[in-house]
Amino acid sequence: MRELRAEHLTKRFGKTTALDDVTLSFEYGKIHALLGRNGAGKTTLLGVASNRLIPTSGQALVDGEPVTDNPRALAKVFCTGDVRMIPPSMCVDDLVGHMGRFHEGFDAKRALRLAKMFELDVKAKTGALSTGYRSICQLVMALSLDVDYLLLDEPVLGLDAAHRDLFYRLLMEDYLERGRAVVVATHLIEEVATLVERVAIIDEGRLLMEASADELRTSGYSVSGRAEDVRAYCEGLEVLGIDELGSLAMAYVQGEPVRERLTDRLDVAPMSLQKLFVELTGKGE
Ligand SMILES: Nc1ncnc2c1ncn2[C@@H]1O[C@H](COP(=O)(O)OP(=O)(O)OP(=O)(O)O)[C@@H](O)[C@H]1O
Repeated sequence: MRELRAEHLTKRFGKTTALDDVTLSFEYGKIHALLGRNGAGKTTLLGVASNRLIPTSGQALVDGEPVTDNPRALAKVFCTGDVRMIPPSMCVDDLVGHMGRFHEGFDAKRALRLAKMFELDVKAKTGALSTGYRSICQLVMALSLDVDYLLLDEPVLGLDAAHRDLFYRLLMEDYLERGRAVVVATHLIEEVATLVERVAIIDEGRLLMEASADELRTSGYSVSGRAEDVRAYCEGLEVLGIDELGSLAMAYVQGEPVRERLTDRLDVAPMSLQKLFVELTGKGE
């Protein structure tokens, strides 16, 4: 199977274990979400997968080949963080030229077209861009590359609602036309929830779960109503968490709703990915 695979990856920075024996695959041809709270290890995982960081142990493989010091495997991968290494005095249009020289198959015309769509000033120095436009600059470059594995680290950091919308639309178009693997590392779960097919959640360097977005959504549900009714309903069930507000409560329960326990005083709804994530990682965003 074509995939970008992390195999027993561990990465330590001094006493900090950023990744702890993570085994995980990003299948070719799918959009993946890599979810995790601040400091969970997302950037580190993408860094090792793109050979920007050397793992303490384990390895990252692209279509079965290790990425470490392997130009052929690495040519198939691009991680947006790589653009951060560009000198700040370089203008956006020089960066377009630079990308063309260093990445085979880079589509400079597309990059300039995307820059225009995002209203990115191509004469601006990359170091002088605002946070949002810095993200846009990275996305413009990434979406103009002809790589099989595109790793987007917090792609919408600082983007306003209209630009986020444009990005998600372009990502979908790219996916439909190109069919590559895209990994979106983010905290904005609900925004990517409808786009992604697979979801991996990491917490404190460990893989908590990996499943299809549909599997995750149907792995639990919420039940709400008067607190005493909700508590009675939940007895003996696998409850991820309960939010109480005054006399009302909403519980997040794993598995299928128990029909016999449901009354017209209780409402059942599908679990949101955001809520599942918050309950699984134990602490709210
Ligand atoms: N170069 C480094 N030196 C020391 N510690 C580091 C380094 N890079 C990452 N870490 C630590 O490794 C852990 C994982 O960091 P990482 O940046 O991978 O998390 P993240 O999930 O991307 O977080 P965020 O969502 O906040 O960007 C954190 O505790 C971080 O402080």
